[in-house]
Amino acid sequence: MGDVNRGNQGRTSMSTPLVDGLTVSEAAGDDVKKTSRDQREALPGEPICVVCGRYGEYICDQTDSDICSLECKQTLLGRAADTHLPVGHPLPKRLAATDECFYVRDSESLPLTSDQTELLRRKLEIHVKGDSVPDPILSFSSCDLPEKLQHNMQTLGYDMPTPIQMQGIAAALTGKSLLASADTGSGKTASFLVPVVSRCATFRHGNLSKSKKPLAMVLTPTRELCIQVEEQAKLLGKGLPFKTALVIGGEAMPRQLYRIQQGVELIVGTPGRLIDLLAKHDIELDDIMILVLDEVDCMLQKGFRDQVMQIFRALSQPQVLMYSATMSQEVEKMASSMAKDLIFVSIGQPNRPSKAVKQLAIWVESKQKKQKLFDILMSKQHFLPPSIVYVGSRIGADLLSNAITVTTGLKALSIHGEKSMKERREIMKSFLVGEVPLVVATGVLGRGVDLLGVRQVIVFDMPNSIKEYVHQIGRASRMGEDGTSIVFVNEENRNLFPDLVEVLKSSGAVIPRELVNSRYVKRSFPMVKGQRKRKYGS
Ligand SMILES: Nc1ncnc2c1ncn2[C@@H]1O[C@H](COP(=O)(O)OP(=O)(O)OP(=O)(O)O)[C@@H](O)[C@H]1O
Repeated sequence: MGDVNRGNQGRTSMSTPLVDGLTVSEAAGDDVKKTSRDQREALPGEPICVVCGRYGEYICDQTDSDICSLECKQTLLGRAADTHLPVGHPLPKRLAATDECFYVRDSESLPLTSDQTELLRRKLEIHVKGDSVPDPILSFSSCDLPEKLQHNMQTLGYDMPTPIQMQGIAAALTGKSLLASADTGSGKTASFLVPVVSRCATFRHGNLSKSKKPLAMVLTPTRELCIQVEEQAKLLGKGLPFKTALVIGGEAMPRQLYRIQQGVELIVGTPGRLIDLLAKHDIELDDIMILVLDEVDCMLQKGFRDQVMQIFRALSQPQVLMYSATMSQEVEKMASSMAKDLIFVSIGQPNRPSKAVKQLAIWVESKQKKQKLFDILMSKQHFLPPSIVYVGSRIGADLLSNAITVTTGLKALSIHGEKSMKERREIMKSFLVGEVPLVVATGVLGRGVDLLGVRQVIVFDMPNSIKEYVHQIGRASRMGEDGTSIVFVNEENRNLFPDLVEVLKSSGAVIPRELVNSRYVKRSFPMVKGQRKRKYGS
């Protein structure tokens, strides 16, 4: 079955080599559950079979997933073979052809002259700051990555690096710390995971010590994002000495601890649960050489900052890789205090929404918002499923999803932090496989989550900051594919008017008349000759 069998009375490690794909104990029929029906239900806190949900007594060594029986292992491997990808993973995508002129295959690649580097950076809007910033890489094969990692990237359809990967991977592989910003959906995750997998696998290969203490840690603000990052890390690290542990709330801690104790290279987690785990159990972090803060502006904000700093202080001066689509001067300052000799990378203009998302802002009074939403959802022309509707509260998400189903007949589900992790996973699954065309979500799905296939975002309740808005509408486009967003605005959002107008203007979107005329928006329209200056606010 796999390397590890979890007996009822403690766990036994089975390191016996595989015989025709089965371990020796399996081949001997040694008590291994044959079908899902032979397996019992999982007790609270126990691992769950990824195929049928029963007790996940075994770990499948090919996919590193929990499974209950031989039958489910076959199902799991069958699914993976169909797509050459693990279950549930979306099919690989290719870069838009227009980007290709910037990339060269390895055989053609020669070191760039400084003029060429400058030209390339200018064309791709790669901005860098810092000492000895390396040149961007032009292909994944040019930077000495382990062969298996390169193969895994190819399987995922990563033929060529995106601009953030070109510069981010080159910088991270030098071992220096990095603060990087790039559009939503532009490949930031692989930009930090590729160096993480590469450095960890290389370290394990070259290090004969038996110690299997974690080598890298990725912190993100939400459970959904952690799940996704861990999944991607597994795909990139397949076949390499690279195991992962997911440390998030809402899932049993013993299982998370067990994985770490078995020996992992990477821990992916939310700060709260990680601190909880570290406080209760003796986990040695002295080998951690890379700390990643994904969505760094959120991670260094009040609320997360203290927890993140507590974890950071427990580590021994790791390389710190910090990424987000949005930045602020305060974040830059804090990041500089965490790491010496920091490299700054930004692609395009920071804090701007992805150009691939066509924005529409509609002025709607609060009382009319529901009706307006129903009108959109019932219009073939305007409703472009699968869609996400963002609201400001958990209760709002529940009420609105029910109201949508009752009024429009569309199947809509809500997703928010009060739902159990199991429910959240199931809802995400039915959304991603197309069973549910619409999800009403709070901020838990606002940042980082790669919702492939989603082409429409409706911001029903404007979030508290323009940055969150940029992240939310970013779910409508991945890797530059076209998407649309609709935002409802009214006087209640007046504190965001100036920023919203800026963002809409910079994207060439139409600004609603009410917003243009609002006294909360500073006018910067040129005065017509002879026109008297209006008093600001009148
Ligand atoms: N080089 C590449 N070639 C093709 N596809 C890629 C490449 N790099 C990443 N992708 C795919 O692009 C999609 C978006 O990437 P990712 O989720 O990393 O974006 P992001 O920049 O982190 O976005 P966000 O700011 O929303 O978190 C993913 O589906 C990912 O698998």
